[in-house]
Amino acid sequence: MKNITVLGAGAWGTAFGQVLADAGNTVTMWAIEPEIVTDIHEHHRNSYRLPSVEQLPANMDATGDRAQAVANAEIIVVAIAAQFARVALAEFKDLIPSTALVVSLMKGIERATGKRMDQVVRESLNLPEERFVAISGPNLSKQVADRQPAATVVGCADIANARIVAQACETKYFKPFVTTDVIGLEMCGSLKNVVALAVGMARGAGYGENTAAMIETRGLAELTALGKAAGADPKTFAGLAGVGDLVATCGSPLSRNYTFGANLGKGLSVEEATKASNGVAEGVPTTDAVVALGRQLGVPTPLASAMSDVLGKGISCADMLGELFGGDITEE
Ligand SMILES: NC(=O)C1=CN([C@@H]2O[C@H](COP(=O)(O)OP(=O)(O)OC[C@H]3O[C@@H](n4cnc5c(N)ncnc54)[C@H](OP(=O)(O)O)[C@@H]3O)[C@@H](O)[C@H]2O)C=CC1
Ligand SMILES: O=C(CO)COP(=O)(O)O
Repeated sequence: MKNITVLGAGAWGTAFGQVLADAGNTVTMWAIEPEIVTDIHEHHRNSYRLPSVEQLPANMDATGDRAQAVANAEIIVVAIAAQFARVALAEFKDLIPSTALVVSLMKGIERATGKRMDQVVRESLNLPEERFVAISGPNLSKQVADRQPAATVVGCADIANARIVAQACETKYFKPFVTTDVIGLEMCGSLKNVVALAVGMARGAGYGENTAAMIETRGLAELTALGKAAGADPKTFAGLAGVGDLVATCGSPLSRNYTFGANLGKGLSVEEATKASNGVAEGVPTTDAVVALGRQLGVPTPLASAMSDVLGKGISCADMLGELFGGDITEE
């Protein structure tokens, strides 16, 4: 049993904190919002970000003090909106214990730099490769918080450290697998959000299963090609973090990315969909980063490019799908 600190008490940070507490660890949540800290510390609730849970476990507490949050942590989990990870982690750089493993739950690419979260976290904390761990899989936070059976993938360049983190988050309802393919996990988690935006948009516009399946399958091909070019193991894309997370995210109104897309499909503007969003839709800032990464790696990204035109130029769902079709007949 370990001392584990979670930075960021959003929906997934809190739900994963509960998993860690259920696994028997002592869990400290750190949040930037004082009212969230008070809610967890005094009422064992996070009514702001995870209202469906009435009572968080007793071995889960919260603090707003950065030094106190991480002083005794053996594992530090980062669950902050991806675009803010670098600025938030800078404050922890000189505070984290030199032996602690640092785990990222984030699924996004930094728009300003085109960097994956493994790169952002390691740069921000000056962290060696073997102490960075990524977790990614089909893990809609509300369902995990309801303790419905789910599985995930824990990745680290040092498989022994992946196993340590996997052991720390294994419960009767939460099953972790391990891998060394950190890049694959990062690419799957980030890119499936862009696909979920497109599927949500098509569903919101009233299209059915054939259209959704087309976008998901072509999206999987796109994220596999880009991931391979970035150095990922192609097998990862067929696993829980790839196909698994695409199925969960593209099929559920619980997904913020799917819902954001659905609202666009129903005719809301990007601003209106942003206002209506219940938490961060990482696919929105990640879309342009994927297009840029595709250019840099020489990999075509028709789906991300079409979604970029939706978000930046306001093209319609029909035009977005038209861009996906392209003009030429090609091999699948
Ligand atoms: N929800 C889910 O089902 C899943 C989410 N993920 C990923 O996990 C990550 C977090 O998601 P989730 O918890 O659901 O998102 P939420 O939108 O619920 O929460 C985002 C978190 O980021 C914090 N944050 C934002 N800006 C800053 C900042 N400048 N400094 C410190 N903290 C900041 C927020 O703090 P505050 O509350 O104070 O604003 C909040 O804790 C995302 O990358 C997401 O893709 C992965 C798997 C499942
Ligand atoms: O990553 C997720 C499920 O695995 C959650 O997706 P959203 O961020 O779209 O809610």
